Amino acid sequence: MPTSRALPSPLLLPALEALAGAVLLVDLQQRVTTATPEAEARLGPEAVRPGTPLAEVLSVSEGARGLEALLSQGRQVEARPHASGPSRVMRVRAVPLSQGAKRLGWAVLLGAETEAEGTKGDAEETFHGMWTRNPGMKRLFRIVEKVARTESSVLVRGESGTGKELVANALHAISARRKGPFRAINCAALPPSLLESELFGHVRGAFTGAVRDSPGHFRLADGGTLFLDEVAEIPLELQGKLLRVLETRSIIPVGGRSPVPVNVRIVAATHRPLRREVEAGRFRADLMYRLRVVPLFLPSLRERREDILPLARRFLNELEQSGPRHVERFSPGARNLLESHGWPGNVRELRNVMEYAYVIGEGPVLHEADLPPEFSEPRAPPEATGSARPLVAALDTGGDDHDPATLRAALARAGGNRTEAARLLGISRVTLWRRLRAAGNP
Ligand SMILES: Nc1ncnc2c1ncn2[C@@H]1O[C@H](COP(=O)(O)OP(=O)(O)OP(=O)(O)O)[C@@H](O)[C@H]1O
Repeated sequence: MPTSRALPSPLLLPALEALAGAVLLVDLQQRVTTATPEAEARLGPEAVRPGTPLAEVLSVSEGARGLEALLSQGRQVEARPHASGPSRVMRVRAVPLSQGAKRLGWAVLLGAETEAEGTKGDAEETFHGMWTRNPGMKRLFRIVEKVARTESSVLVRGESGTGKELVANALHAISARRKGPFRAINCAALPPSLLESELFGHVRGAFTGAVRDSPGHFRLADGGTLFLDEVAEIPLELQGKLLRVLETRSIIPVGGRSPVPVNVRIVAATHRPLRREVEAGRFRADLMYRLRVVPLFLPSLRERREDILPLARRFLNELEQSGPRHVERFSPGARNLLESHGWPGNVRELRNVMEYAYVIGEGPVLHEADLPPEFSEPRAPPEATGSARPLVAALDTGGDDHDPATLRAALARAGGNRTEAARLLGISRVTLWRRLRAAGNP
């Protein structure tokens, strides 16, 4: 005799799908218990595994209040599936499920996905190793393409870690000089006495330790491109020599007498506004005009927040190539922290943070607890100033911050290890060195 307590029929899920499409069944703890095949296909099998909190599957606008509106008030809300990134959005509504008077949970019905407002047309683009969705960055790529075909000198301005060296590389790779050498020198990383011979070379016996001739970067870059990073840090005296080299297209090695012709295209970069350096008497105006025929400005990561999560995902993908862990998605808390962070070290900092989180965390979800300690530190109130501000917040104002207390705090926390201090601050070792020097600690 047939019984009303028959085992669940294998037809139930297909029937649910036929009637309502993509559906998640959610229990009273707001955790997924079942998903129709269409919901699974759209959200990913990992995302709809039984027991996963609904808040980790869908990012509902207004967070907890949005979930409350969806489940308790029965309102239709807008949600972004974590699996498909922030650019997709869908209308979602929930039907309460009860047996008699007893509430069992909800059927969450997923509407069709559309492009989220503000992302239309913001297609992603990869340009010589630089990934972006930001319209300003894409405009910059188009300018780079045009300028690369000329011999004009280019000055790239941007905070540490925004990709200035990648831009210089792209300029070289597209230019007619691409078969020639590309050389990069960081003018902030060398003491002035060494910088001159690194740039222009020296002859044997020019100074103690000059046991043989050295060609210098200009000659090594002959026929190609020379990237002068942190050009604002070149001492005034050397600026005059550099200007002469650019004007005469020849160098005189340290200790040498006769000029040596060189054919080099210069791409310079700085994190400082050069004009301000000129006004302060620290940089020669004539050299600025010579270097800055085409100025390019790279926006900081916090000025292109739409790039944060996709770039983070890309860095995770790279780590997964050689690592044991597969990260399916970010928890809502981790997403919020990443999106609202100030990123003083820009894309380099993001790459380092992802590596840290990948190594520290476990399992398919990247949680907020996996992020480095500075992410769990309290944020400074807006009126806080000086040494009272926490490490990262103190640097959120941008690349020109030389607050010595912040630098000392980072060094103290890192036990004097400069590499670790730079990581804490989200800047490169060279940038830390430069800031320490500017703060009077060589
Ligand atoms: N748009 C981007 N897409 C992917 N990776 C990027 C992007 N921008 C920067 N990076 C990565 O970030 C790191 C820093 O880039 P890069 O060295 O070009 O920055 P920078 O501005 O020259 O830094 P610094 O001034 O400190 O020398 C590199 O690992 C680079 O590959």
